Amino acid sequence: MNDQAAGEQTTPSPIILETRNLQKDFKGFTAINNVNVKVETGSIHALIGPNGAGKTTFFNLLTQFLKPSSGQIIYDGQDITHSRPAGIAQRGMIRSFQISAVFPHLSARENVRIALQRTLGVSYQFWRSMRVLDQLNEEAQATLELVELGSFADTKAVELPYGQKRALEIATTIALKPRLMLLDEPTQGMSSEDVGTVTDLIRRVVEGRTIVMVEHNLNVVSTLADTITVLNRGEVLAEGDYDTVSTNPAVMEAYMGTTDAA
Ligand SMILES: Nc1ncnc2c1ncn2[C@@H]1O[C@H](COP(=O)(O)OP(=O)(O)OP(=O)(O)O)[C@@H](O)[C@H]1O
Repeated sequence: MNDQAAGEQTTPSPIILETRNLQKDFKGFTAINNVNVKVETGSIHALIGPNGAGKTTFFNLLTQFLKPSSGQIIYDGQDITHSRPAGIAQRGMIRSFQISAVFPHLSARENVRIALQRTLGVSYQFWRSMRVLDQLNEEAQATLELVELGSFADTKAVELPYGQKRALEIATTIALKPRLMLLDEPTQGMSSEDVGTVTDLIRRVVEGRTIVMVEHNLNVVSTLADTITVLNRGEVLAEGDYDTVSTNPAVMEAYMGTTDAA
């Protein structure tokens, strides 16, 4: 298959990411067992499951943080199982930064600008042109507005409230021009008000992108996800939209130890 750089495609494949018989063993313990998942282009696809189900392990396999014991990961029609993480990021598959990766003492605008610069990969000399810097500032401002941080552009990241730090994290991810965004528990540790804000902004930024997210909050999953894969003991227990999986007796059993309707 041809090497198609991000953005050069005219007809995107209906499946942007696929795992084939993916497996991860830790010293004889199988944390991910023969998992086959297909992520549709343009969808929000959530991974859920009870504690220890294998969500983090699966996510770390997708983002090349862990090497699979066997199986394949196909992104945009290409086998990326053994690709370098940097190469995959260049092709538009981007894991959201952890909060700690945002530069705390730089402003929201500067943080987004640094991410924008990374996608351009040109020399420092180039940045000394004021016109280019102005353009970057404009794009940084537009990105901040997309996540409702427009009025916080000059605020240092460290001074932003928790929910807005996560919004900044999403802004810096968007600045890297992802086709596929991987979000690891985007609402973790948030107040219910912040959960609502971040849920809204994820919905807003999905346009033109695909999102794969691990999320514990079932309310978030029910309002955002087009497709949900339920993992349990390293295997796919169920898959489908929220109504389908939430009424699946095996899912109820795994979550609540009961098959009574919730
Ligand atoms: N590095 C490792 N070495 C050995 N076992 C591991 C390792 N990482 C994960 N596991 C085991 O794999 C299983 C799946 O763990 P994982 O963290 O992926 O689950 P999870 O669904 O993300 O759980 P949680 O919701 O509690 O974060 C667990 O039984 C865990 O103990």
